[in-house]
Amino acid sequence: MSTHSPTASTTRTTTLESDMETSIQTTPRLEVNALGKSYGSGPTAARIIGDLTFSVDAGEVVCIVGPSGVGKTTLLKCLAGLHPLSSGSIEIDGKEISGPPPEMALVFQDYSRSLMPWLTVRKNLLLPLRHLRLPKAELNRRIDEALEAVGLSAAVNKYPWQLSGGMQQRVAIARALAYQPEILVMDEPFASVDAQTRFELEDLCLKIRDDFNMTILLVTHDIDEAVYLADRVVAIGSKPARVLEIVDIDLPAPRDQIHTRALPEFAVQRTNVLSLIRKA
Ligand SMILES: Nc1ncnc2c1ncn2[C@@H]1O[C@H](COP(=O)(O)OP(=O)(O)OP(=O)(O)O)[C@@H](O)[C@H]1O
Repeated sequence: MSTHSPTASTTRTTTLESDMETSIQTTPRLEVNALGKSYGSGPTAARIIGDLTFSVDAGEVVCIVGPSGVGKTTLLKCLAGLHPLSSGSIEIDGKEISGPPPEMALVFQDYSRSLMPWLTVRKNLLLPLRHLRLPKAELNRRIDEALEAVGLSAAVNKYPWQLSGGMQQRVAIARALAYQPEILVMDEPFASVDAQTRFELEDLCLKIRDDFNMTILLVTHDIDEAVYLADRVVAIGSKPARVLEIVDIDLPAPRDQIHTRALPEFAVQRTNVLSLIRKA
């Protein structure tokens, strides 16, 4: 048995460490608390989201998976402050949001509708930055840096229609990055591109997380994509939407399209998430 009695200073250190651990554990970057959402009101109201509770820690990638029509896009619109909640709350760093959070940027699936075809890539990136009223040099620096991060510096003066689908989705991602968000929310961002481009964009997503310590919440239909990208997968069931299970994905980093997907643990996690969704 140890005869060591802790001194005041070691006790304080222990207390501080435990305070820090508690604070790390209790203050997620993004927190969804008992969120409920109905469309319409009165007897004809449709309850889409019943009760969703989950959180995303700083620098984490969390993927939301669930059957078609379960309410994933509705959830993201609530997160983006575009829809009022019917019940519950959304917090960023412990503070409840009441409108579009300035720390957040969104990337949607359909790049062809989100990019302006009559504007060059530079002007597409400039558009959402205008209201920030930054000096021109700072705007240009942000745009150049964002395009470099997605490997599209050479396309700065091209129009979206001169680029492939994958390149256009990179522009949409660069536009979000130029805004310098702390939280990136993506709604099936890679659903409209071919398989090879999809792998490249998935790896770009992980690179962005690592390079910018970004917190990422991503909705996908693709269970393999969710398991490949995520630190945690939130599986959602329907009518109304509820969390079925939050699955920790303990696959080794860095992830790699060939080796990670060949790991036996990958297959186990994939089967686990798939069976949750199939039962929903
Ligand atoms: N503005 C709206 N008014 C009324 N009902 C809506 C509205 N937006 C969505 N819905 C309904 O809410 C339900 C969930 O839609 P939502 O788009 O959120 O699902 P989803 O999980 O993103 O679907 P998918 O995976 O097919 O994209 C659907 O039944 C849809 O018809």
